[in-house]
Amino acid sequence: MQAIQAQNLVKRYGSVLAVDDVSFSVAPGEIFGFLGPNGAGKSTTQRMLTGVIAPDAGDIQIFGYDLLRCPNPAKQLMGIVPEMANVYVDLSAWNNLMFMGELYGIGKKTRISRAARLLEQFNLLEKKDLKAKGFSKGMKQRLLICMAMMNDPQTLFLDEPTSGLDVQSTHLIRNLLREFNARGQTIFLTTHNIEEANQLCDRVAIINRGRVVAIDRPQNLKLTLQSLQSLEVAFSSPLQSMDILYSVEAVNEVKKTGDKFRLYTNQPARAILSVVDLARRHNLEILSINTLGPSLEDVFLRLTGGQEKRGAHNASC
Ligand SMILES: Nc1ncnc2c1ncn2[C@@H]1O[C@H](COP(=O)(O)OP(=O)(O)OP(=O)(O)O)[C@@H](O)[C@H]1O
Repeated sequence: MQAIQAQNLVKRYGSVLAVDDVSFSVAPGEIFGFLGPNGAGKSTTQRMLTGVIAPDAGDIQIFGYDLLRCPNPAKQLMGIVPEMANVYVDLSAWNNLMFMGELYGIGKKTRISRAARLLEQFNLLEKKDLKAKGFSKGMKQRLLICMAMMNDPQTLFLDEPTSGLDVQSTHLIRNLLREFNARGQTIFLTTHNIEEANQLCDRVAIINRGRVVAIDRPQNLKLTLQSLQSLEVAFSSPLQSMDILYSVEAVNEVKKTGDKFRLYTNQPARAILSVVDLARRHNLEILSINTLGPSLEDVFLRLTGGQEKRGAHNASC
């Protein structure tokens, strides 16, 4: 049985086809990422999966329960952190959690012990009696996740969980999601942050303009793009012109990345020899040279049609 099974989901807003025939499944215990650019349909999909809005067509099963026809048992298995949610700012962190616990019908003893454990894990225990009004964005987001965890859900849905947060909160949230997952919890998260998907997810669906364009493990997605292997080269002094790099053999694209250059090639060994030769001819000292596989960002840009936007240069070799 799958934790989440989405079949042929469709959602329109007037003339906008926000989600266009989306199907995928998430196995129990997986961290599944839904990755896409702004407006791709990520939040709309999450809102359908969590029963907030109904799809125009399609089916959703959560651990075998039909969400559309029989929502309650499916919803009881979920913890939800929506994109635009807020905590109750006039309540303390503790009372936010007590309130959620009561909504879920959790007994007092369990409510208290669970709230104390969650606040400690999310580094909020010391602030438990302060009103959430004074909390930073990162603290509010951590409290929101605690609230979503109060019913000890089998599947946690998070919409852009670390978007716009400080480094510490981001780090803490990602680590705790890994910990929850290690204890068997399934996690569905939408993100436009490629590095987040790469670091956290067992599998990723890439969504673009309402359609899923790829689903696989991040590593497999990278392997599909062997033509995006590259060399990263740093020279000890700045180049007078990047143009000389276009003469490197077997290179089909050159990009400047900070103080380094990235030369895309499907023949890295040949390109390395050619770079060394070029450095000798132009009296340049190579500080470092590394071969890199395609990044998830490369795959994402290729699949979502974003590659042209990078200002890529075609070498004439
Ligand atoms: N309530 C709504 N009414 C009308 N159009 C909507 C509504 N919600 C979303 N849309 C449109 O549906 C499309 C998908 O939006 P959605 O919010 O699902 O994308 P997203 O991938 O989550 O983007 P973001 O990361 O910017 O939140 C967009 O074109 C958006 O403008």
